[in-house]
Amino acid sequence: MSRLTGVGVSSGRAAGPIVRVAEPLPEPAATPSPADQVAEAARIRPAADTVAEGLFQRAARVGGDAKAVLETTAAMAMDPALISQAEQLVTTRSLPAVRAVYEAANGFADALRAAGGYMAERARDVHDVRDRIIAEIDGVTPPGVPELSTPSVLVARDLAPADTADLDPELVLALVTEEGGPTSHTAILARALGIPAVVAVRGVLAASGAGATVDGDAGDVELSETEVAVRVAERPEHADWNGIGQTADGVPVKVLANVGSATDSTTAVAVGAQGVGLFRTEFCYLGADVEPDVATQRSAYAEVLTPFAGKPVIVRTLDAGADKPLSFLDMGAEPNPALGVRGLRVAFDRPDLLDSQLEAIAGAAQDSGAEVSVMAPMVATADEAGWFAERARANGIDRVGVMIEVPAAALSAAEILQAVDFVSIGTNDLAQYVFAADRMVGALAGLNDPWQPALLRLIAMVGQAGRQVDKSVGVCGEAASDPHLAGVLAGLGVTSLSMNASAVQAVGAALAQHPHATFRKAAEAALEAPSAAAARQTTKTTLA
Ligand SMILES: C=C(OP(=O)(O)O)C(=O)O
Ligand SMILES: [Mg+2]
Repeated sequence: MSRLTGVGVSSGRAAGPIVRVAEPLPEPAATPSPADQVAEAARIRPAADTVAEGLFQRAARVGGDAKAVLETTAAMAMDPALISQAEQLVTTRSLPAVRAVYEAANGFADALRAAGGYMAERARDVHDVRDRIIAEIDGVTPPGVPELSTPSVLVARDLAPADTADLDPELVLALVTEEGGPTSHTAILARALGIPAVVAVRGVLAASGAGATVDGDAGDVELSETEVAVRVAERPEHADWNGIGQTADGVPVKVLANVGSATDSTTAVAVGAQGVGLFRTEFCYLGADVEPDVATQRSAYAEVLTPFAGKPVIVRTLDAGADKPLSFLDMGAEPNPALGVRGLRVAFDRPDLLDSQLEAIAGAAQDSGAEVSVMAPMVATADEAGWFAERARANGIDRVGVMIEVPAAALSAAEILQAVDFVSIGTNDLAQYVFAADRMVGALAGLNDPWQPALLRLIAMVGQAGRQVDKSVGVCGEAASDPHLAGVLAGLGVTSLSMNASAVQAVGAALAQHPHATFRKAAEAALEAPSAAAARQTTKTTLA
């Protein structure tokens, strides 16, 4: 028996035999050059079509978010830009088809990674599509979750959205991954499906074991050399959510979605999100060699806003700079990109960039009929918040807020709320800066755990500042997507929660289960907990 520890990201305790998810394929060689380049290039499109077809077939068997995730991955496999770039690599550089797909997909993934934050996490999806197409060309088993016939604990390096989307909670007892963090797709979907999960378990791939006992609250994984009897986690019965974000005694807590594209918006509307708490506008600038003009931005934003006509949408202005470089904006190299000129700081040097974006957002608000507010990322002081609010209002946007994702901003929430109409806490970055722990480094996932009491204490300060002036305090980091933590956040004074669409129903239902006073009690206990695991555990007991 051996015991490993990681970060518990989805609650519950389960046990059973281990099934290991196949590792990614090895890097394909750049040789030998094909004898017939045209014939070699012609192998790519049918393979991509077959992969897409398989994903569409899986999508047809499921509903809701799983369907959307599988359809999005299928669309990525058929992306004409990806395919034609791979075909060109065969004809211009005489690469074997598998190598060409590998290089073309990596180029796309690198662009996403350079965009940083949320976009960087999507690079994983491109690698998934890449490996599926390569496996199809080579006629080998694609990496990913094998077909399960008996209840099992899945052990993987990490899981792609297409792997997790149609996991059957009856057959998957628990998930354990060597990599990934609390904001990874695995974590979000595991919570939505009610499957216990522990991520960032270093050494689990190398460790031997036939069975495992997984504790998704404590983050413990016990490996056993012999078979382990199947134990299914108790799943809380989620009443169907009625679409109104409120506690059992009617205290409103809006349940909103995070979106980055028109597809995200359509999915979010389908699951009943009451609006958008975070629209990441970075996508509009990705890979652009020149700044997109106001008309281009306006129509791109309007597409994302239109599904939410008549509903509240918070549009976040460009969160770029430093580790998210824009090719038309040379900010120079920085020794500490995460602490550099990023988010709103870019606009201090280039206010014209912000003004154009605000003008486009105001136009898109008119075109779409959505009730649009704007907010700025990476704000550190009340002066900065005031500067942004003035510019937004001058551009015709009346409701203005800022993100609280820098510890200084949390400590100055009362002053910041004098300057703006609302704040929204970005727990992904706030955790990174509070713990001085890069959010992209798997080894530090334990510090970036949103249940860390030190992070909760900062959120409580912001909640209290909001209550004092009766202004709204949202959370739009991934913390909001955890149904148990959602109740704690409400108890800390948070008035809206914004999350990945896959979590909307579970969070809405969880809020409706208890009166606000119970969430306050849970929040008080979590604030005093000595560790993230203890905060999770005490909340589970209070909200049982
Ligand atoms: C919501 C957040 O913004 P992003 O993940 O885009 O940095 C956050 O930091 O919590
Ligand atoms: Mg952020």
